[in-house]
Amino acid sequence: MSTTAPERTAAGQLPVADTPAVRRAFVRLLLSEKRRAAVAVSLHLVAAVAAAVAPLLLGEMLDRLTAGDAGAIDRLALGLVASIVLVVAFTWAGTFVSHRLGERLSARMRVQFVDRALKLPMPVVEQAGSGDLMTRSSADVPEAGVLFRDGLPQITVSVLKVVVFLAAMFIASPLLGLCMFVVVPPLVVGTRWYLKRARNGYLAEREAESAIGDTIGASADGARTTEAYRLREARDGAGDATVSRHWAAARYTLFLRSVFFPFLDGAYALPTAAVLLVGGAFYFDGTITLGTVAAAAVLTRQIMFPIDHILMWVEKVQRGFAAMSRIEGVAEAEDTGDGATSERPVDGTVDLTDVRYAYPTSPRDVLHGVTLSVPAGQRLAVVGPSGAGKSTLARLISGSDVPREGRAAIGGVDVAALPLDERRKRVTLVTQEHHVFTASLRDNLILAKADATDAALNAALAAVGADWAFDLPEGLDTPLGGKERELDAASAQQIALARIILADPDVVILDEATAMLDPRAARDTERALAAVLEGRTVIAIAHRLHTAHDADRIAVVEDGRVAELGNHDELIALDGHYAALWRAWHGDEADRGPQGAQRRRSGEQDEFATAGNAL
Ligand SMILES: Nc1ncnc2c1ncn2[C@@H]1O[C@H](COP(=O)(O)OP(=O)(O)OP(=O)(O)O)[C@@H](O)[C@H]1O
Repeated sequence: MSTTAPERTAAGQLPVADTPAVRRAFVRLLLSEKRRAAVAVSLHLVAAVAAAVAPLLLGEMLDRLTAGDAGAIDRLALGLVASIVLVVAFTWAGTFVSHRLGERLSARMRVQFVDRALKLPMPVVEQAGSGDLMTRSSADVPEAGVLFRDGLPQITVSVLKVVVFLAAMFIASPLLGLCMFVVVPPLVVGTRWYLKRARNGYLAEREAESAIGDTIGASADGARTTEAYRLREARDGAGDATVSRHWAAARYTLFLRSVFFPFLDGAYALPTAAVLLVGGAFYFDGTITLGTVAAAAVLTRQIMFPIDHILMWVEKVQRGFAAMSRIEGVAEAEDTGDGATSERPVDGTVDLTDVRYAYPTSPRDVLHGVTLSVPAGQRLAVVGPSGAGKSTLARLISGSDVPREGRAAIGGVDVAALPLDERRKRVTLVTQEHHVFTASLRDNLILAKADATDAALNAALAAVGADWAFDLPEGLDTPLGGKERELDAASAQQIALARIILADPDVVILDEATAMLDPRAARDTERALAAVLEGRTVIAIAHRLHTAHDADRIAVVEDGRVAELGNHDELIALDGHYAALWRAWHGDEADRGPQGAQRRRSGEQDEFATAGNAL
């Protein structure tokens, strides 16, 4: 069996917080509930004292009996019963309070995690892969939750019991109290051996789990591509490699446990043996009474349970802290707004100045010095062949990414320097990927504006032509998503567009946002949107010619540069790429004869994409 810890962090994953940072986070969380924590500790302390008194009373009874003093037995027996009642009552109350405390801390941690995950910059999530974030939320958050819900109360109780029982042993007999310490050297050695290896071992196990999630997710998402290019063996190989990594990591932690726990069982027998041996010798010597030896022996057994509990939790605490390192790691990648500018955009003017950009995964620039100014309220259509850099441009304008060189500004302020909330308020990027959450229509809409009234929600739906929404059986409260009411792509897109209206940004970037709609629906939605978007700056990445035709200006992007810029008529007069494209499209339409002409008259248009790719 391997005894080498697997690699701790995989490249490209979200950060993992170091031990001091995790400790600080843990203390911060605890301090947020300090009053409840104090009540829980006090209740458990009383229970532990009452539990330690019982063996002392038992020893006393034994000594009185051997001395023939039967008169005191009744009083001692009453005391014994009282201590047992106190133990039961205070343990119950302490457990109740500490579990409630644990639940509250666990809930607080979950809320904090979701909050931070939502503040992760998009490039960070993309680079890390969604599997990593998913594993952190679905495996690490519950793992750390166990630490707060069960670990913290049980460890606190156990530590209190060890301290109180040890004190009781010293009260009974300092000499026998010292016997307890024979357990310390083997425990220290064993625990140090384990702890030194466990953190990295469990971190590696978690990371391997994330990698499995990523690989399987990628294989499932790309199933068609896998079939089409006969990549099945390669994908199987990638899956096998991540499973093997996980297997090695899990085997390593199993090895650690299979050495540590049997070792502990052996160590526990030592103090009882020492107490009986030393106590027996001094009893025959006459220096220690039989009752004292009996009380010390009972306390030695009693003290082993909480020690065992603590050590049992060492493993889970390791797991919990490893999970917390990954949860806290998200905070390190979060967009905290530190260093954000206090300047605010004066209007919705978009300015790109000599912007160059390369994706982190490739050294090659995909934008080569783009300079473009879009006055507030103007509508710019961006057209160009696939891979020209249109979506990259959109990401830079939205502040999701920062130019490698040059500047992307809104209303005179660097957009990426704006605090996240402000940026989200000012600029909205709508892509063709729309998510409908399994929740009511209302919940799906108020994501964009938490305090929107029903009238505002209905107005937004009407503006994007989502008439189907008014026929829903429970109106805005109708549950969407899931199997019962799965929305088609067009309706999902309308919800996304209605969210823009509610969010009310200065700048809207439509990245092929109406691509999923059939041509007539797209045109209807875009017409409706045009009215709603009036007054805002709109950057529409277009693959349908009518979108470009209707815009105030058109930028033709080619190979990461703005090749042409002007309105429809100017670009036709320029007789460049756009004009060629327009002619190709017209010719295409004419070639279709009366049917094509009829379709154009009725407002239906052909996809831009095919012609666009020819640019
Ligand atoms: N996440 C990424 N990592 C690395 N390279 C990328 C990434 N996204 C895009 N690229 C590359 O950047 C270049 C510009 O891509 P971009 O998506 O901006 O083009 P586009 O004009 O929007 O294309 P399309 O119309 O097909 O969406 C392409 O060469 C593409 O391969």
